[in-house]
Amino acid sequence: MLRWLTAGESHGPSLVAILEGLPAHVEVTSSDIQDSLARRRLGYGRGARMKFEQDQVTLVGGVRHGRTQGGPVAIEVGNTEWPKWEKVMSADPVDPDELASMARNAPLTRPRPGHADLAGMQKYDFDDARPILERASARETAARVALGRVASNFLEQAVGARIVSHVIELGGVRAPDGLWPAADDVARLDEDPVRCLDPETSRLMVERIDAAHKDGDTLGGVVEVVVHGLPPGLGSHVHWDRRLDSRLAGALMGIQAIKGVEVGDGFALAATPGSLAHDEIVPTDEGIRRVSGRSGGTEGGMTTGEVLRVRAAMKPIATVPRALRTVDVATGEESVAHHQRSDVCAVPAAGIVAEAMVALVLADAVTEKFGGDSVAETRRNAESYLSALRYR
Ligand SMILES: Cc1cc2nc3c(=O)[nH]c(=O)nc-3n(C[C@H](O)[C@H](O)[C@H](O)COP(=O)(O)O)c2cc1C
Ligand SMILES: C=C(O[C@@H]1CC(C(=O)O)=C[C@@H](OP(=O)(O)O)[C@H]1O)C(=O)O
Repeated sequence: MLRWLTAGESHGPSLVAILEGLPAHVEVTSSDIQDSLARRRLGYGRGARMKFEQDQVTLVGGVRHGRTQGGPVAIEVGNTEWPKWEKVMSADPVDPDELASMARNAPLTRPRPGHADLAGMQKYDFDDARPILERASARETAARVALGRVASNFLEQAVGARIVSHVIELGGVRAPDGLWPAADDVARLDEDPVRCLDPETSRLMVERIDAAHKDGDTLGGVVEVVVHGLPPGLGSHVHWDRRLDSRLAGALMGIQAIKGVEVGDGFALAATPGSLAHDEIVPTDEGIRRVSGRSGGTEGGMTTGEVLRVRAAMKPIATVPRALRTVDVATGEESVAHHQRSDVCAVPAAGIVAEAMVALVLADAVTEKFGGDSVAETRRNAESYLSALRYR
């Protein structure tokens, strides 16, 4: 069983993340993790913060000479902007007069619709949104992406599975149906400003972001995560919380601003007759195969051995420059939501976060199915299972 946790605030000194339950000998380095974090910063439409702030990775525990040791992997993602926030975000008490003189520390009393601000202030009894937004911020996804890189190295090394994501819809502009990236398309997708496979759609998406930026507005969209090379039989039909679909959906819905998840063709299948909605099974020279991939590579809560495909829909960024109406909770009067700066659109980055969440869920499912205290043992167990499969 894999367990993972993250801690840290958006403007704190660092984020920390722990992953427990991976076997020994997963090859991973700080520069692998740094590369994944750099991918999360890509994407047209992100705000100024992505340019001036940097992630500083330190592998604090669980890895020696580029290999996991079997113990918990601990990662710190340092924030180069910390010196500016040292007082405002200090863990220890700070002289109240000094704090009062700092504009950066002024209480945020005009909660943003669509963000965690108001419900969080009510629930945790704060008269300032700062303590809520610091943890609600998607800055935390850097920690998840760091863990996801360790998980995806494990998946590739243990069972040969490879993960890629792409943007299929942004601000209402949709890529043509049926375009799925191959595992080797990662570099090409990372070079595209919105991580879209189709160049013409990408151009229209960029135009849409420019228009929203000009209008003081923000955008959402849909990302798809595609996994190649999974064995059949990860997850299980026997109980709701063992179904892989349920685990993937929970993990994806746990990303900030994700409001919907589809497995395979998802909602479109609801409008399709059964004769056209399922993936027929045929004998081929390469064994038993599906003729199509509508199910997204799961049936009965288990992988089928075909390409896995899951989608996540992201709502538009909540910090809308053309500020939305709210109440100033300090006065009870009508007001407009606070806004300093924000991303216009973070859908391409959400795709990288979604890859990480899918990697963590699949790494958990692989350790559950094949066990192993070393990667070699997991791999042997997986090969033995595959070679003994009753129907192939
Ligand atoms: C990669 C990423 C970047 C984000 N950037 C911003 C941002 O700049 N401004 C903002 O208000 N929300 C941003 N969000 C969304 C908020 O974190 C999210 O709207 C907030 O947590 C409330 O969403 P929820 O209702 O799903 O929790 C971002 C989300 C992600 C995944
Ligand atoms: C810092 C990151 O994303 C942040 C996520 C975020 C939010 O509200 O979720 C709001 C923005 O921060 P700020 O309000 O300070 O400008 C983003 O920049 C990051 O992804 O590393």
